[in-house]
Amino acid sequence: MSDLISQNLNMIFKTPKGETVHALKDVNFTLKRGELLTVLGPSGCGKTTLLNITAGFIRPTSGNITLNNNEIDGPGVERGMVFQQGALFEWLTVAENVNFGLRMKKEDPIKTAKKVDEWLDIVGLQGFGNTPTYQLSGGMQQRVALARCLINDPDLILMDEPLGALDALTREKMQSLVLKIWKETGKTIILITHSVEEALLLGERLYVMAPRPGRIHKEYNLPFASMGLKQDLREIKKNKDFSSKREEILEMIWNMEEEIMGKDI
Ligand SMILES: Nc1ncnc2c1ncn2[C@@H]1O[C@H](COP(=O)(O)OP(=O)(O)OP(=O)(O)O)[C@@H](O)[C@H]1O
Repeated sequence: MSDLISQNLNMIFKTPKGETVHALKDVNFTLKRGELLTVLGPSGCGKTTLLNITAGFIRPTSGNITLNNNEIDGPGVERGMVFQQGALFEWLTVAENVNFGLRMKKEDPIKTAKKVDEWLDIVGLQGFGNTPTYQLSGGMQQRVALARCLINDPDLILMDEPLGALDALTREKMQSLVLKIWKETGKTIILITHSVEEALLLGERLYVMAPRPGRIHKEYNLPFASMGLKQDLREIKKNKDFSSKREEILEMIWNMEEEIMGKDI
């Protein structure tokens, strides 16, 4: 079984002032192999905490999370991360960034070079292998980050706002790339975003989380990611069902934020 299973996950932080923050309360879900889950919610609802526990960076206060029946108790090669930005080695070339994991594992250099070429091709960076990473645009850097993660063939890919720092047009292109990679690799993906449109477009499943305590508030099963494999994403945004879900979720998050603020905004 290659499912990711979260059972009664709770995370309680203590702040330096001695206050407790219930960042996650009784989070239960099963993600099947090959599913693409997007997670959305107002600031502080526990999205990054959930991802950090799944990555094995932090341990939950109670409950557990398993991947392929193995409890996650630390970082592991079967889980790959893609962050918003800044996680590349800027002084290395594109190829040196992408092959980093395989070099650490002392894989055969010829096979590794072939794999690097294949992945640069998939992410649209053919011919950029020798380019220093600092010379790349933000969108190109995120393509490198995707290739660097995928070349290690993880079972689960965790993405924390991977497209959040990009301009609108580049972001749209990268959304199509994420869908293409999902289709071509069949990987299980969890993607956190602050964008309602992005969560709807990319998630075949979508969790809207609520804060205080952080929890799964509502789950959607959506057709748009599958549609996006065949159709222009802009066309999908014109879909009536898409618009009504967008409005519904925007209002849901707006209401949560009003509640947090304790007043009209
Ligand atoms: N190490 C920590 N110590 C104390 N409190 C923490 C810690 N990490 C997170 N928190 C708190 O836990 C709650 C959830 O934080 P988290 O970063 O997971 O939310 P988020 O939904 O990812 O927010 P954002 O969208 O702003 O990134 C917040 O109230 C946050 O302040």
